[in-house]
Amino acid sequence: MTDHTALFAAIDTLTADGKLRRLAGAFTRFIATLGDTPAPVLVACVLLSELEGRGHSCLVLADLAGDPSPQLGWTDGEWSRLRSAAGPLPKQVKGWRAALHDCEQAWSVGDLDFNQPLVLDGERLYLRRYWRDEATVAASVRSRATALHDVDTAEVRGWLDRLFAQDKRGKAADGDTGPDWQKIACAAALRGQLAVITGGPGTGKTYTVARLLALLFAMAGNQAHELRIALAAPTGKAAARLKQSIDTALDELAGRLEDALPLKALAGRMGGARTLHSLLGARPDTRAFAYNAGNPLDVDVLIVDEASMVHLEMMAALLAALPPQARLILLGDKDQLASVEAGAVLGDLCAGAESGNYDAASAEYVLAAAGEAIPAAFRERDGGPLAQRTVMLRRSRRFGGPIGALALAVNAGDADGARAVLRGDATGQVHWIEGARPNDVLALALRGREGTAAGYRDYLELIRQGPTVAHGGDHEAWVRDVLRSFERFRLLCAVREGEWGVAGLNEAIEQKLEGAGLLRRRGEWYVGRPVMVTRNDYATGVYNGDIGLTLPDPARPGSLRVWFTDGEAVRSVLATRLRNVETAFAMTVHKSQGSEFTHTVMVLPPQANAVLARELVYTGITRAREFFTLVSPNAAVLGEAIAEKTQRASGLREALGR
Ligand SMILES: Nc1ncnc2c1ncn2[C@@H]1O[C@H](COP(=O)(O)OP(=O)(O)OP(=O)(O)O)[C@@H](O)[C@H]1O
Repeated sequence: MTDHTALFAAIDTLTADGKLRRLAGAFTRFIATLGDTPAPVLVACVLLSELEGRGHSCLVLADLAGDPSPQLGWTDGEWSRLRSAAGPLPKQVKGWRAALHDCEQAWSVGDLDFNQPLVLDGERLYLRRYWRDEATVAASVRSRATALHDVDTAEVRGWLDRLFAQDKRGKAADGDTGPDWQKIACAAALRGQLAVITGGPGTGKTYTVARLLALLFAMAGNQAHELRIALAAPTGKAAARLKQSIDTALDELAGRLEDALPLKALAGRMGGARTLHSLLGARPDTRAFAYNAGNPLDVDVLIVDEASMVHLEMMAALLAALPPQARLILLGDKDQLASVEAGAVLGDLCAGAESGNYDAASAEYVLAAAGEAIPAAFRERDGGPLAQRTVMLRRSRRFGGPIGALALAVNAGDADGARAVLRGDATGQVHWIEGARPNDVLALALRGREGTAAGYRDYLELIRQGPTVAHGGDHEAWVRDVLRSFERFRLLCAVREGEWGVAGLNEAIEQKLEGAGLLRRRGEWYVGRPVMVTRNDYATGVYNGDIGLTLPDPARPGSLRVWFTDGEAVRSVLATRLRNVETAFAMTVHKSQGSEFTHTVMVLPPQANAVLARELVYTGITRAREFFTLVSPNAAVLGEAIAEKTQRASGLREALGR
């Protein structure tokens, strides 16, 4: 057996320095126990496991042959330490491929498969699980993207003209001369087994999908009442928002289409929106779901919102459980942060969405079915089947002002533009505290800023007042008011640790609010404590990312319950029954996905770091409905973050193009 003592010592030092997660070393040691393993393979293993923990699905051999330190956020010295402990490493991709190919612990795709833990697919190295998930997603997306329905274009055209009748007037009025991408999205979705509808906030993704539902009902004729439609999203909050927006849009349509389509009755049969975990039948203590390829979901149409948050493993499980004849409609913003877990599925699916890449047949179909001509600029390249099923909505109805301009500049990597908006907004919708001190954040948390919703003071005042005559003795009405008030203001952090991170700020804010007499802490639980659930808990029915507020239990004086919004309703759990929660005055941008707040404050740390990238800044900004405040102790960090675009290693784009 080769002696790897020096290599493991280097791995341990890097782990102790926080450069590698513990699992990376443990996994590499496990591989070494399986047989005589050359040092280059162990180096590949440790980096593969580390990168997987950072959201990458695989290790690209070219990165290994070049310099992997930027991707890892390591200094040259750290990479040199590992390299010199390993002995000579291949200098070229060919050499790495050969080393991995010859190793018994790696299966080279195409060779005889012995279920080895590592998979070498072309010039990418995978942990087997991720390779399998990626292959499942690629195969399912490819087959769904190529399966086309026969469509009576004249009939579709008639319906789409009715469904979008009001918009023509609005469009002409605001001088938008481009095609109606919403209408195009409906037509494209109707034709295929898969539709991917992407767009920034307020571009009308739910507005469009409500019309698509009406169109599906209309085209199903007298079988419309048999259509089984399921709505889902990665978090409970996002699911509740999806249901609410679709209901509102369908209500409005039902009024207009009364004579032609019994939309109210049809929509009424749809049921609520669910989390993906609950839709698939997640079970405690196992990764397996009740619904899978052997026991498929009982649906004809599945609509999934906030698809950017769906990680690779979940997408693979979802696609496996979806019957082949069912339609899948994915909605999401491709520019938002990808899932915390490995994969960037929506980003990969939407790789060509910006430029459209529609073929002649699609253009012809869209013209006939939607009456919309796709401009030549979006037809320059034939992007293959998936491109024909993907539509990007390009016009935001909600984000016209400075918040929209800021989001656009950040997304385009234009740091100067972003700074100009932040510094030059006279309306007060966006504001930048440059060179901030911790006290600035605390003042915002207490009072908000002038002209905006008032920090956390408002909801705490409502709690102090208790139910009033306005609530007519209805305790739940008061709880709803308090929860709504809490949703008006939120502090988002880019990092967890330190004075400018979630942990430090939560503690400081609690103290500040207590000092102002707005709350009284007595141990862990106190009236007014906002909490975020950090782990799914099937026993109490609360899920990772759910946010609740601690209030007195009206039935049991002296005890506390945590109240959560559940669609239009509220529900509560005894505080002491909640095991995995953390205080949520400040939360990470990651955890804020799928939520919006009237006034969003985003706090950047004093130094740039690996997680601080363009997608994070964009996601933070787009959580703001009316007001956005950026707080940064070091103004330069904004530009550094905007310059950094996250690239997650994955083979999905290539596999989808095959
Ligand atoms: N074509 C349209 N004509 C008129 N109003 C529209 C149109 N499209 C969208 N809207 C309105 O714009 C607002 C935003 O639309 P919607 O909520 O569907 O966007 P979204 O892309 O789902 O946003 P997000 O998911 O970020 O909340 C809604 O009030 C909706 O009614």
